[in-house]
Amino acid sequence: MRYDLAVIGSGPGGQKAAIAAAKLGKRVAIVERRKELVGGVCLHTGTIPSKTMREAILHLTGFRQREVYGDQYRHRASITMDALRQKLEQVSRNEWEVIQDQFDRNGVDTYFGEASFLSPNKLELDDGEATQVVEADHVLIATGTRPARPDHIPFDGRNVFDSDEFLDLDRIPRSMVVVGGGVIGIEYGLMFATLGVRVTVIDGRDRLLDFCDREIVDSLVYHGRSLGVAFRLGEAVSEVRKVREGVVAVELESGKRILGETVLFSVGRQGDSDRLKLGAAGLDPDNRGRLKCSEAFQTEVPHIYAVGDVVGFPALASASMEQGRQAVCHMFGVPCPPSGEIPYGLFTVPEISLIGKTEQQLTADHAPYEMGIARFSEIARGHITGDKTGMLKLLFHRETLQLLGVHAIGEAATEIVHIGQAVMSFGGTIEYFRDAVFNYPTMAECYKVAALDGLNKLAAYNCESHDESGGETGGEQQVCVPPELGAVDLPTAEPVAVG
Ligand SMILES: Cc1cc2nc3c(=O)[nH]c(=O)nc-3n(C[C@H](O)[C@H](O)[C@H](O)COP(=O)(O)OP(=O)(O)OC[C@H]3O[C@@H](n4cnc5c(N)ncnc54)[C@H](O)[C@@H]3O)c2cc1C
Ligand SMILES: NC(=O)c1ccc[n+]([C@@H]2O[C@H](COP(=O)([O-])OP(=O)(O)OC[C@H]3O[C@@H](n4cnc5c(N)ncnc54)[C@H](O)[C@@H]3O)[C@@H](O)[C@H]2O)c1
Repeated sequence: MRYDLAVIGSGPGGQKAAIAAAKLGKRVAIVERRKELVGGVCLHTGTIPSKTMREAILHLTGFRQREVYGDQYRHRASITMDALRQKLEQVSRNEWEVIQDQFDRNGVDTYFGEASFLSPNKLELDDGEATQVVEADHVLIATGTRPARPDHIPFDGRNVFDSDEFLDLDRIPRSMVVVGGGVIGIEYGLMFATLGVRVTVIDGRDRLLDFCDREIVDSLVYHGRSLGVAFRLGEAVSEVRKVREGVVAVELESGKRILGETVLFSVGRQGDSDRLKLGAAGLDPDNRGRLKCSEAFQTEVPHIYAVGDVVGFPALASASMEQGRQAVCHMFGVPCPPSGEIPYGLFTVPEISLIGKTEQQLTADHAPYEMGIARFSEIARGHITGDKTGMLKLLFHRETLQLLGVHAIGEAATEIVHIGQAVMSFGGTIEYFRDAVFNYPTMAECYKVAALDGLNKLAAYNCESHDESGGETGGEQQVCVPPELGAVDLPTAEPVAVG
């Protein structure tokens, strides 16, 4: 029962940490509350079920091909929660088996029970019937979060739900009020609007998703409205109460009352750390249950590390996995370079994704930037997949042409962002996209179209600047080329392609 590393929590952060340590030849134990919870919030109530449900909704409603095939898809009224959950159970079961198998193959010992600290190196595991003690030289806390549930909200799992309970809805409601327009609220709100549910989103802030590019969020809100979603922003909720069976009233401080059959209350999450008896380990979480740690995920107690949602931002499954691996490298003295910029993928309808700077940030920094845009309406693959409204926007430095930000909305946005991520992480410029040949017809073509658009804007800008500074240009056929691009033959027809 003595290990090199004991991991608490089997979500993405804990899993990857345990496997990484086992690969280094360490003796590793991982603790989860109950066997069926292996995989964590990510597998049972968070990422995987919500994304599987989204896929089921898009498939059953024919959302992607709605303009081409119209009513050939199932009428929305005939779709049931059971139909949506069918795939979810298959996917969860499969993932659960894969994780279990990985632990077994790598010799990671799994324990079940509630873990708490007896001392900085000693954990007590309580499965409700018996307790046992595990000792370890290093401990990694990856206990994640649970939904914030204010006392005055009458959660009942029938009409008023937190985001963990929401998947257990017994039927698709006719109307739904989402309190909290963060990532969870917007993802579920738009999913259910796609099913024809009348959705109202309430948020205390004036703008939604303020870490995203404003133009992309505006476009998302436009899509939401076209699905019938009402947005009530800058509104504080004073009370949520059941009027009668199947009708809930959300009272706003402004005096408005919004009625719905179902309320999803998703105003953030708090660290799942209160049962760990952290005091016995010499640790003290903040008032939202989160642990402070260094860039290497080391807490104030050097042999105890913390990763994943319990350390707060960015609270993503993707980042949690990498944090787990990085923590283990640091713990056992293995060099590990930092992972660089993190992409965000929001599985809204339509999906959005981003990496790097937004226009707002670049403007605040007074950075000289230009943008190039590709609209899916001009991309063959967009028409084939049925998305003519999405777009990809590239932000780049005016002088160095270095790629600074990638923002996408629409089909495959969460996939294509990684092309930009690779170029950005190698310090590349948008000339790469101008010169590269991509498979055709694919969404990757957006990069080339956006890069050419951006470079053309730059050429036009430089032209006008030359004009202002003494009329160096002027003939009808004259085309300005930024010096970085060198001399190239340009077609005279629009759009002007550079290179
Ligand atoms: C609805 C929803 C959708 C999401 N969608 C996405 C997405 O699309 N993409 C994305 O990247 N992220 C998404 N996330 C976030 C993602 O799920 C989390 O970032 C991720 O699960 C965090 O992983 P973790 O390692 O911190 O552990 P978690 O997945 O939070 O798991 C922690 C585990 O620790 C266990 N545990 C806690 N305390 C103890 C204890 N004392 N003893 C034993 N075990 C304990 C818990 O039972 C749990 O199983 C979503 C989250 C939610 C809620
Ligand atoms: N695709 C993804 O990557 C994905 C998907 C879902 C969740 N997640 C993760 O889960 C985390 C939690 O998501 P979340 O949506 O619960 O939290 P959040 O912190 O992202 O959003 C909470 C929202 O609720 C609003 N709010 C807070 N109190 C309010 C009140 N009383 N009335 C009205 N509005 C109020 C806030 O202004 C905020 O917009 C996210 O930070 C994210 O990292 C990621």
